Amino acid sequence: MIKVIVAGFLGSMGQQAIETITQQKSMTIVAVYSPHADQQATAYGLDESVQVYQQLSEIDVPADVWLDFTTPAAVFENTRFAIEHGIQPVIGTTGLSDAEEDELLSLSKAKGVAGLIVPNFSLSAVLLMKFSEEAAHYFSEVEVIEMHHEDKKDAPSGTAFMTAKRIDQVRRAHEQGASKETLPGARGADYHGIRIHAVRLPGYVAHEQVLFGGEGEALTIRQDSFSRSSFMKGVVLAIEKVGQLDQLCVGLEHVM
Ligand SMILES: NC(=O)C1=CN([C@@H]2O[C@H](COP(=O)(O)OP(=O)(O)OC[C@H]3O[C@@H](n4cnc5c(N)ncnc54)[C@H](OP(=O)(O)O)[C@@H]3O)[C@@H](O)[C@H]2O)C=CC1
Ligand SMILES: O=C(O)C1=N[C@H](C(=O)O)C[C@H](O)C1
Repeated sequence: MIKVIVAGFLGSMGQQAIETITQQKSMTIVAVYSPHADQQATAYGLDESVQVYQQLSEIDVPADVWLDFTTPAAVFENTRFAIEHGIQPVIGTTGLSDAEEDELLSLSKAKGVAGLIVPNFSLSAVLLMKFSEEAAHYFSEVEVIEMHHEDKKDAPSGTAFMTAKRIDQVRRAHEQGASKETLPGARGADYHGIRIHAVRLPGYVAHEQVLFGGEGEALTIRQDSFSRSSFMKGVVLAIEKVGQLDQLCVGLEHVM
């Protein structure tokens, strides 16, 4: 039985993850963590055996996996805590910088604790990134547009950032659309020349389009998460398979 701690359990993803994990035979929730959790487990609909923590430093329950759906401000400290305590992190929270990811990778190697950082648990997003990387071998001119709900705390999305990184690793370096911006920011964020545009609107959940342009043609790759349930199969897979990894990896494809 895989023992799981859920950090950020009162949030939208945390709640969905609790419901999903509770239905699995292979895993059990041993503790939950949120700075604003001030009640007993049963008040949150959890089994009375589940430990509820309000402070990171107080968490001392033995566990195998740390599932994190918190905030960009908290994710680095949480992941470091998990690794230092020998708990394998499965990180859904976005907003880690490259430097922070590198530091966590070094720490995971030093401690011999593997884990998984997953910018997007949905199958459609994993495939969008794979197909975009493939297309970038042939199309070097590309822009990324991501669309999310208005409560999202980071921009661009972790998925859009990872998409751009994967495209950048294979595409021919290209100077692209060097326009004078009459309104600053009009051309979006710039990742090694790849423009990323972040849309925040009510009604949206999580969506991404990758637009490739060529001589007289275009290729658009798009994925849509219409519901947070789209992430749950990936969450279960990551918790079940993270134990088979030998280091901290980025991307669900490492366990697919
Ligand atoms: N990888 C993926 O596939 C997906 C990733 N995400 C990412 O997951 C993260 C959470 O998303 P979502 O659930 O929508 O966000 P929410 O804002 O709904 O939930 C975040 C929760 O984390 C809590 N929290 C804040 N600080 C801490 C802390 N230090 N330790 C533990 N918990 C904390 C918040 O509490 P309070 O509100 O009381 O401050 C809140 O309950 C985001 O980064 C989002 O981008 C989302 C969807 C899919
Ligand atoms: O905040 C969200 O909602 C999501 N965050 C992740 C991201 O930043 O890519 C995954 C998905 O897009 C939903």
